[in-house]
Amino acid sequence: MDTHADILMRLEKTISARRDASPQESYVARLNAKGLPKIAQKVGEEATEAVIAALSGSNEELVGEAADLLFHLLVMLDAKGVSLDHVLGELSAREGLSGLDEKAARSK
Ligand SMILES: N=c1c2ncn([C@@H]3O[C@H](COP(=O)(O)OP(=O)(O)OP(=O)(O)O)[C@@H](O)[C@H]3O)c2ncn1[C@@H]1O[C@H](COP(=O)(O)O)[C@@H](O)[C@H]1O
Repeated sequence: MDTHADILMRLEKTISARRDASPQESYVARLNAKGLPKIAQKVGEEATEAVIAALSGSNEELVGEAADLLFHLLVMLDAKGVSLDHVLGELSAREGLSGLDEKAARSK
């Protein structure tokens, strides 16, 4: 059965399929046409808006901003050729590591 978690994988496929669509018809294509710096800028803006919502907005606003952030993050990963599976694999590899272990692993 489809769960909400599956939407990220589906959205990744949609974003990849829309990358080279007509910029008139597709927001994903329009962002890609503007280039990686614009995509990265949008991720930064959406992250800031999510932080502002967390600190001074309602949880409903935070949900909207978090969705914008995840969507734009997926557009940036796609533009760099990094798969969501690769990122999820990194998170999976960290399972069971405590924060302290993670810090020690990174300083090696
Ligand atoms: N999830 C989203 C999604 N979330 C947000 N947005 C768009 O992101 C934009 C963000 O709005 P902003 O005001 O921040 O940005 P803007 O003013 O349009 O752009 P700038 O002036 O900042 O350049 C809006 O145009 C939203 O419509 C999205 N656009 C598309 N998707 C998904 O991507 C799929 C493909 O979309 P298209 O590429 O448009 O076909 C869709 O079916 C959706 O599933």
